[in-house]
Amino acid sequence: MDTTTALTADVLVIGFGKGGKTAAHALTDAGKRVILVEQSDQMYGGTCPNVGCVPTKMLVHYSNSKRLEDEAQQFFANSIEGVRALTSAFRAGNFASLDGKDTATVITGAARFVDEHTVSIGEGDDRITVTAPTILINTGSEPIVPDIEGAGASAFQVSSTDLIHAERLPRHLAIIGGGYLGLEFASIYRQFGAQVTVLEEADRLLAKEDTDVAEVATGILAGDGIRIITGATVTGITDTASNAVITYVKDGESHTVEADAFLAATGRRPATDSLDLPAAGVETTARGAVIVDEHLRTSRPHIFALGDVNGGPQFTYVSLDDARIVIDQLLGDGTRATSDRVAVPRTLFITPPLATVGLTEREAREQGLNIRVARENVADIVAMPRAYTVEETRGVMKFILDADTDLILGAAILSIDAQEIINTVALAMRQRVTATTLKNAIYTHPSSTEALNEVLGVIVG
Ligand SMILES: Cc1cc2nc3c(=O)[nH]c(=O)nc-3n(C[C@H](O)[C@H](O)[C@H](O)COP(=O)(O)OP(=O)(O)OC[C@H]3O[C@@H](n4cnc5c(N)ncnc54)[C@H](O)[C@@H]3O)c2cc1C
Ligand SMILES: NC(=O)c1ccc[n+]([C@@H]2O[C@H](COP(=O)([O-])OP(=O)(O)OC[C@H]3O[C@@H](n4cnc5c(N)ncnc54)[C@H](O)[C@@H]3O)[C@@H](O)[C@H]2O)c1
Repeated sequence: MDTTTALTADVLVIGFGKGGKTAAHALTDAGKRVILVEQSDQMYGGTCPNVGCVPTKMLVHYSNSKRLEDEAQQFFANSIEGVRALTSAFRAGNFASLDGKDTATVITGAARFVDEHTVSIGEGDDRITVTAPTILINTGSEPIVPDIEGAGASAFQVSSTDLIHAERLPRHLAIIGGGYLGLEFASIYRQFGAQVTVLEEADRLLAKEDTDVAEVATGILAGDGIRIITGATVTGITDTASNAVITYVKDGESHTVEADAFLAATGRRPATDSLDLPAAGVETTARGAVIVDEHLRTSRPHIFALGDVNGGPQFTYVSLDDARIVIDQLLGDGTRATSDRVAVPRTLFITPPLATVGLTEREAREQGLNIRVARENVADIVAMPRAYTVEETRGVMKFILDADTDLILGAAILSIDAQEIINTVALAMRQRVTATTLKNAIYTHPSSTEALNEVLGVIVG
């Protein structure tokens, strides 16, 4: 006897990420019956509030509050407790706010496609199928596991999620990969008091940024005691009783680093393996990203893909903007598109943070643009006493300006509050506000934004 429970909905959402939940709320509010399927009861709300942005930024905050007299292990354990309390509150809130709606249901279990309108969740007597005319895929991304001999068998390998929930501060954390995730954990764990080594295969950190900006950021990280080894190819990992021995080659010579925890932070790839997309006829790239058009429709036009899973930039606010596009397709006039995006900023939450938007100086020169460069070290910005009032004067601000139009082409802000300042700069870029207007605007005092009053006039090239 078939005991499968067969459910139907107007819209099925697979994955409780930022894009999926935002669309689910809007669609239920518009009277649609929505079923959202999330594989884990520890992931209601998705990566960001559970194991991504929110807990890591809380760890940045805690680690920066550590005083010399605080005992490292106890301080770390208390911080992890604080993170757990916040993430579990956010998780519960995410579940209740959606599942509590009359026309929304959250099902916990991994979904896989049966055909282009139906997914299956669970096995045997617990099996549920959900059939819907419209389906949103929002399954996020998962870490790329580098093919390093011995890594998988090592007892000392940790994931970013392990580091967010760790019981014990490692003595020495080695991080393979110095990108967003690697550098944020390096900065956090160093501030908590662990020894930290970063092994990056590129010749320098932050290779996409201008050399002068990357050098200041690297100097700050190194000055905080993080050992940075660039141009390193990790060739193998073996365990002793108490450590992983990581072998790497640099400049043709073999070296080792010993650490009681190591994290592979070498990128994340779209999470599509478990979905059986061929059963629905949904096409993917070689990297497993769901192929979408600028309205986020897949090769099956009634199926959309939002967030990390579609291979776009891996940021929560991009997933949110994906939701706006899909909502516009399903409830609006259908004009909004990914091609509308201009000046999307990014922030790397090291201490102080590095926020960037638009072109670098190198990119602008490669494009043959007629540019002016404004640049000043944070410690020298007289108009920004806030840096001194909070005792964080490290960093640099750099702006790439169009010499013909006075528009801002790009910015790199390595400074206290950079994650806030960059949003004003990005808005100015989108709205075509000139550098002179931004320079002469009135800002509150003492704030970090008022640095714009000065730096935009410090033309260096
Ligand atoms: C440590 C870390 C720190 C980060 N920090 C930042 C930051 O500061 N700022 C920022 O903007 N971005 C940050 N990011 C990136 C950001 O978290 C992601 O870009 C964003 O969360 C992606 O959201 P999403 O909507 O694509 O899906 P996700 O939020 O990843 O949600 C996908 C959900 O789908 C579920 N799922 C997967 N497969 C199935 C299936 N078959 N059936 C049912 N459910 C399934 C997963 O369990 C998950 O809950 C960080 C990421 C990490 C890992
Ligand atoms: N603040 C934020 O917004 C934030 C924070 C964390 C993560 N994220 C998102 O998560 C994504 C994944 O982060 P990530 O840091 O894992 O990826 P990433 O692509 O940012 O960086 C990966 C780094 O690993 C290096 N690398 C790759 N293979 C290597 C190897 N075998 N040995 C040594 N180095 C190697 C690369 O050169 C690169 O510098 C990011 O792209 C970002 O979009 C965002």
